[in-house]
Amino acid sequence: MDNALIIALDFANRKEVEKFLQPFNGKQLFVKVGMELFYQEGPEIVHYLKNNGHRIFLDLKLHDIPNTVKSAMKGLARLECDLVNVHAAGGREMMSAALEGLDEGTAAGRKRPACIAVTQLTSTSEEQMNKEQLISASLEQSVLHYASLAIESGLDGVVCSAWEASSIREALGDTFYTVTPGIRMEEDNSGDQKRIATPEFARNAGVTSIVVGRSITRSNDSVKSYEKWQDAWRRKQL
Ligand SMILES: O=C(O)c1cc(=O)[nH]c(=O)n1[C@@H]1O[C@H](COP(=O)(O)O)[C@@H](O)[C@H]1O
Repeated sequence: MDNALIIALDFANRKEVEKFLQPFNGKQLFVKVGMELFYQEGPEIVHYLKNNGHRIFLDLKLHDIPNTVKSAMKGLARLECDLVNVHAAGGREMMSAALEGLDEGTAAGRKRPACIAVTQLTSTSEEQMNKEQLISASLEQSVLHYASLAIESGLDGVVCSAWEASSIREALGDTFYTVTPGIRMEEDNSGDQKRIATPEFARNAGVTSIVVGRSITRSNDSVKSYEKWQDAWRRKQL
């Protein structure tokens, strides 16, 4: 988990995933399977990626009543992914229920997947949050509040932007994961992301892992691009 560069496999189907992975020649990666891919391919895509030795963040962002989330997590635990997530906005009871489900679904002798909570999406700006969610706190306060709820519920970490990661570490310690999407090189297009940061900024902020999607998956030479990103992210760890 620590210091991983997680590639977001935001593809429409398995064929596109295979095409993307083929030039990596069997290299073992940490990949993220999100809604787009999972809703088309289902659990089979997870089995396929696991059989090829990849570590998996199953990003389905569960957000429902506690009982439903618990039962869903019980089933997801059987897929034996490394990392899963929920929305912190679902509340403390829902987050605890998620963990109960994961514990129940994890086979004896196996480690349960780590579970993290999405705080404020990296596509949300403070202004949007104030106006649309009617949260009058600052964005950083809202993220910190959700992170505190997540740690109190027993979760392993949060999804946040790199901008909030150092305050979270300061308040909640360095063993609590901060997984940060919205990572871009200076020259990259921000697209729909609002709270973006460079890999260097993320590293200096003490982020646990970064999630990178389009900058790698949409590049003409994905392997070269992945290596460039690994260099930028890893160099900062020396
Ligand atoms: O949970 C996530 O992974 C997530 C949370 C968040 O706040 N923002 C966010 O962008 N993500 C995911 O991270 C990936 C970012 O992709 P790119 O913007 O293409 O690098 C996407 O797969 C998003 O679904």
